[in-house]
Amino acid sequence: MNRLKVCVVGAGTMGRGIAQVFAEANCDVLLIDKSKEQLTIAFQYIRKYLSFNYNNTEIEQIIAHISTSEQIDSQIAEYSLIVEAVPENLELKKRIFSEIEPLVPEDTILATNTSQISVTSIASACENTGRVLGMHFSNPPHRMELVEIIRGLKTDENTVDMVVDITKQIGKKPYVVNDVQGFVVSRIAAAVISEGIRILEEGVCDKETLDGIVKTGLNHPMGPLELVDHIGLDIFLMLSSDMFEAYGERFRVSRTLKQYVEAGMLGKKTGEGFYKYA
Ligand SMILES: NC(=O)c1ccc[n+]([C@@H]2O[C@H](COP(=O)([O-])OP(=O)(O)OC[C@H]3O[C@@H](n4cnc5c(N)ncnc54)[C@H](O)[C@@H]3O)[C@@H](O)[C@H]2O)c1
Repeated sequence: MNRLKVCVVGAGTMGRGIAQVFAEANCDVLLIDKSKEQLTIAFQYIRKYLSFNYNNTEIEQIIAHISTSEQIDSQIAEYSLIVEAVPENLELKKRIFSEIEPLVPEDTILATNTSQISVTSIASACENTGRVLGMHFSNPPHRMELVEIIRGLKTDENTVDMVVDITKQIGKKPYVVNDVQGFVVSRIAAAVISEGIRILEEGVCDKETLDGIVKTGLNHPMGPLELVDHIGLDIFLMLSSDMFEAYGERFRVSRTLKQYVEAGMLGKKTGEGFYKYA
């Protein structure tokens, strides 16, 4: 079988991890980012994460599978799977898909790594909507096994089957879901985190107790407040505002979350969220 050729658009937190996962699975990867600096940073991260599991020679062999570009152009025609991982913005994603589609053959699969935007809306930028679907890797992609496969309203079943197979081939676990706001994983995470913040607001217990209960009692690797610090409170505020719009009252954004974001307490990345980080 020919080696799979995958193009990843966006080399940020997710794109660089997705590129690493495909390169480790022996695929040829083209990593595109409009920012040269982001591409440089991407390789620093990829080398660091690979160094946990491989020796220097193996690292160089894996890295050799990844080429880069600062623009979307005709060379992407060689790649049979495109995974978009640019920021979470519908108009930007639609623009990227409408740029890509005319450059690739009819059977190229177009996937988005969106966390919660409607795959059907993103696909509407394309002529052939049957080849568009969601391929939602979890963060960090090199460690997390889940890939949520999102079937848009017009996604062909054949496209879904092919991406399920590819996901298994790269050692991940695919789960197929239909296209609703937040799919499954973001929706569940939003519910757990929001309820955790409310429990804290109500003074039921302190933050360490809350996180400890969830980790011990529900077997989650992180408590809700540790998790939101990891995601970034600003990102979570955006996500939960969209959930509120889609599902109403049960996703109303808490006062505490708004206040913390207003205060610039965004979690690990600013050194303080619900916890302090040195
Ligand atoms: N960060 C997470 O925990 C996480 C988890 C799952 C899914 N996602 C989703 O993955 C996607 C990417 O998120 P991220 O956290 O990696 O974002 P990010 O901001 O870290 O990276 C986005 C990258 O896209 C690049 N980019 C922007 N416009 C571009 C263009 N026109 N052409 C090429 N590159 C361009 C940026 O330079 C940046 O490097 C989003 O849809 C997000 O919702 C994020």
